[in-house]
Amino acid sequence: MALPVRNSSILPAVFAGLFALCQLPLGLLRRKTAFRKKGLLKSPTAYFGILSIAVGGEIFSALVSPAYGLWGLVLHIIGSRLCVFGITGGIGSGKSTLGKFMRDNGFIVLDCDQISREILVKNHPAHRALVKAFGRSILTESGDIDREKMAALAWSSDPNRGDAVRKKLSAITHPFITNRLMFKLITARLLRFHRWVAIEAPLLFETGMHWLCSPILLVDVTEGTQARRVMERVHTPPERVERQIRSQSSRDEKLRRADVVFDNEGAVNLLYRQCADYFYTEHGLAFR
Ligand SMILES: CC(C)(COP(=O)(O)OP(=O)(O)OC[C@H]1O[C@@H](n2cnc3c(N)ncnc32)[C@H](O)[C@@H]1O)[C@@H](O)C(=O)NCCC(=O)NCCS
Ligand SMILES: Nc1ncnc2c1ncn2[C@@H]1O[C@H](COP(=O)(O)OP(=O)(O)OP(=O)(O)O)[C@@H](O)[C@H]1O
Repeated sequence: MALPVRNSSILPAVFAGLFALCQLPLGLLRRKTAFRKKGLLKSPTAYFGILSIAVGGEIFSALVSPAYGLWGLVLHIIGSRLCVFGITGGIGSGKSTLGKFMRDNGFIVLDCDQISREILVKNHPAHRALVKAFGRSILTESGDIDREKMAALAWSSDPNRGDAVRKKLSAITHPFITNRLMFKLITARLLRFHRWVAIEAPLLFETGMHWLCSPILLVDVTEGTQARRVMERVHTPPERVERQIRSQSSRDEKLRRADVVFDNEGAVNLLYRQCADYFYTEHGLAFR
């Protein structure tokens, strides 16, 4: 009886295909290492390590088949273009204020809070999923999500209940937010070829969106300032603001993970100045 013979010529083609596919995350990582100021990915060793793997893989793929080589190159460029600036900070820290300033200076800023509003419109699958999970009592008379009611549930005075609601809320909304964000990111970076694009997200680290961002800009204020500005903006009970702050990653953790920190304890103009100085010195971009 003849034994099955392994077709050895298929193996290089399989590896070349896999290397070509790996060029997408490698492109993203290479760009991340170029701007990181902190963490494992910040060192020149990391940059040249990733570059060597990418170039080695690319040469191998191209030698096996020029089509794989070309495909790998295209995926590498796509991956590197998906890496953009990240803006984060706790609730009320001043992200939207910074985002608006950057927008006024030519940036496309993809605001995750705004996206979270877009996916909760009537008849959107996220709207239907929330009604299924929490019942019709979270709706206004016209059938829209009552954001105030939803916020009261998510930051309820019973901490266990609040945690459970936020967990469910995040599990439902975050996949829709990520999909819509990716659509907008692809449009901005791959179809419109816009150079200056940023993702603005309060939960950048919690949702894993930080993988798409480099450098990560943190708008930093003390918890006291956060609470005061949120209460000044909309009338919110202090205990709820306190719970909202606690439900997000801590200030220390954000400071540890961000690449660039803008202190927003002072006047808005000082925040703008730090931002303009940073972009001028690090990226040669002059703000108005
Ligand atoms: C609970 C909702 C309906 C309250 O709406 P509301 O208009 O009152 O607040 P808004 O959406 O403007 O959010 C205000 C701030 O609350 C904080 N926040 C929002 N959702 C969360 C959450 N799941 N966990 C912790 N903080 C949150 C953020 O700092 C945000 O900037 C709304 O926040 C929501 O749908 N949240 C779930 C989606 C989400 O996680 N959004 C964050 C995008 S990454
Ligand atoms: N430097 C500052 N001085 C005084 N007020 C400020 C300053 N920066 C922002 N604010 C005010 O603080 C409030 C919160 O700012 P902003 O909406 O930009 O924060 P945010 O991080 O986007 O908040 P959220 O997470 O809730 O969306 C707003 O009313 C804003 O006008």
